Amino acid sequence: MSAELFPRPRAEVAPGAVHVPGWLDLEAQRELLEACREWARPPAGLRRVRMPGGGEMSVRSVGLGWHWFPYGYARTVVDGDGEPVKPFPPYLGELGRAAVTEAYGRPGTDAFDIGLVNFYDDGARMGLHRDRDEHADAPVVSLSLGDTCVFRFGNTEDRGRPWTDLELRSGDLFVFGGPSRFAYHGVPRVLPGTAEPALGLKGRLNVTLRVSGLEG
Ligand SMILES: O=C(O)CCC(=O)C(=O)O
Ligand SMILES: [Fe+2]
Repeated sequence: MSAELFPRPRAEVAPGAVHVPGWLDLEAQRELLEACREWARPPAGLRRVRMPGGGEMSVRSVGLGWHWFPYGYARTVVDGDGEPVKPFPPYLGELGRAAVTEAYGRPGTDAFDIGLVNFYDDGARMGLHRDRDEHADAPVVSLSLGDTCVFRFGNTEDRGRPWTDLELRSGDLFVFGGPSRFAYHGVPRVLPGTAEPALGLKGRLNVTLRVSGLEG
């Protein structure tokens, strides 16, 4: 963990939306990064998502447990190689519950069953959107690795203000649930070359853990 001149305080940026800087130590970041590298491999590996309008997302993604595509979830990579999605590892469920406990100060009990890994290279970004393809209102747990990004957390009404811009750095935790579960959010930019060299990642990875509310 890089020594900060000023420690970054935790913050509740909106009701139920909590930023916990530096939650994962370097060892835990390395473990998650190693796992991401395995998950990124084919079959059902990292891919660029095509949007219904014909455009492509600039991030590359891989799902665990359920495969996300615009706009829904499936057990196979219906918009890619057609292979079964990789299983959701129990370790991520434990991590998600520990994250909820950390963020909200109450025992996390959510049965996480989706992992969505996004990889951002230097120019990648993610427009403001809501995570609303899940059929459950459990909190979303977000973990960041590698380069710092600007993360924009908005409101539940529309893509306009009010919003809060904050930096998500390697090891940071962000949880959004309760009244903020369906708030707009996005990543306007990544700050290239800001990753802790000791981690050994060029670019940024984000892992979100979610509850699908889906059967089968
Ligand atoms: O990369 C991030 O920090 C956010 C990712 C995100 O919003 C998503 O995967 O839905
Ligand atoms: Fe999202």
